[in-house]
Amino acid sequence: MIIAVDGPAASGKGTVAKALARHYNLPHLDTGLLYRAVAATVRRMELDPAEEADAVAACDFDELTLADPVLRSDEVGQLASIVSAHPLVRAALLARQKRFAHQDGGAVLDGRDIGTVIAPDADAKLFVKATPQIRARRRHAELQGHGSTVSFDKVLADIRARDARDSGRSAAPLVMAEDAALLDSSFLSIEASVAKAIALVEQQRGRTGQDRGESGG
Ligand SMILES: Nc1ncnc2c1ncn2[C@@H]1O[C@H](COP(=O)(O)OP(=O)(O)OP(=O)(O)O)[C@@H](O)[C@H]1O
Ligand SMILES: Nc1ccn([C@@H]2O[C@H](COP(=O)(O)O)[C@@H](O)[C@H]2O)c(=O)n1
Repeated sequence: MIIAVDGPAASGKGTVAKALARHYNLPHLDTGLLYRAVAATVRRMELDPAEEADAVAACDFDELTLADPVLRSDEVGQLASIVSAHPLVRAALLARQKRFAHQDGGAVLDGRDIGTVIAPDADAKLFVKATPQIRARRRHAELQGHGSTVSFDKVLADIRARDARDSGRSAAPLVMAEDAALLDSSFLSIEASVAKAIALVEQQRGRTGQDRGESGG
């Protein structure tokens, strides 16, 4: 079974995706980490994230980069949303994600374009959202927990900037797939969000291709 989980920054999609992977005993890929690895490599090599050729050169990143805690920083998240807008960067990371999604037994992937581009054929698709203020509150608490002194206002401004870039780009913009189920986590605890996600996956996995709007034949 392939489960696609999409949504904006700090909506809780990673939390939900990890819990679904545990529940269904499936491997999980946080696809944002790939774009963050490109961003961190651009920064380390002192390249220009706005230059497509520079960002493409950083797609050949060292696999060890994926485990670097610096990838989790807000600054790298912002840079990731700049490099991810380049069509050639997305193309360079495409096959790896498709392979992961379509491995034997299936997988859970979370990101921005899983249900629309990476696995349009997913058995279940969720779009996780929450208001910008609530997402900023959660992210701010998370960053404080890691010792950051960044202000709430800065976190909120960064989230809004990232939303605008991710939704406004022409290459694979952040958009809810037509056949995805919406999970608004704004007023749900983590436990309630996960329970709701499992219920939505159970509803969807029984659908036939025809129910999902696939033409068949
Ligand atoms: N329903 C919830 N209630 C309260 N806190 C939550 C909820 N869901 C997630 N969180 C917390 O919010 C923060 C962001 O969650 P998470 O990392 O899952 O978001 P994300 O959408 O994957 O973010 P990103 O796009 O930046 O990778 C984490 O600290 C997480 O523990
Ligand atoms: N499928 C994806 C996943 C991520 N991105 C871009 O990477 C940035 C960081 O992602 P996080 O999930 O770790 O926050 C994000 O803002 C997107 O620009 C993407 O384009 N497609």
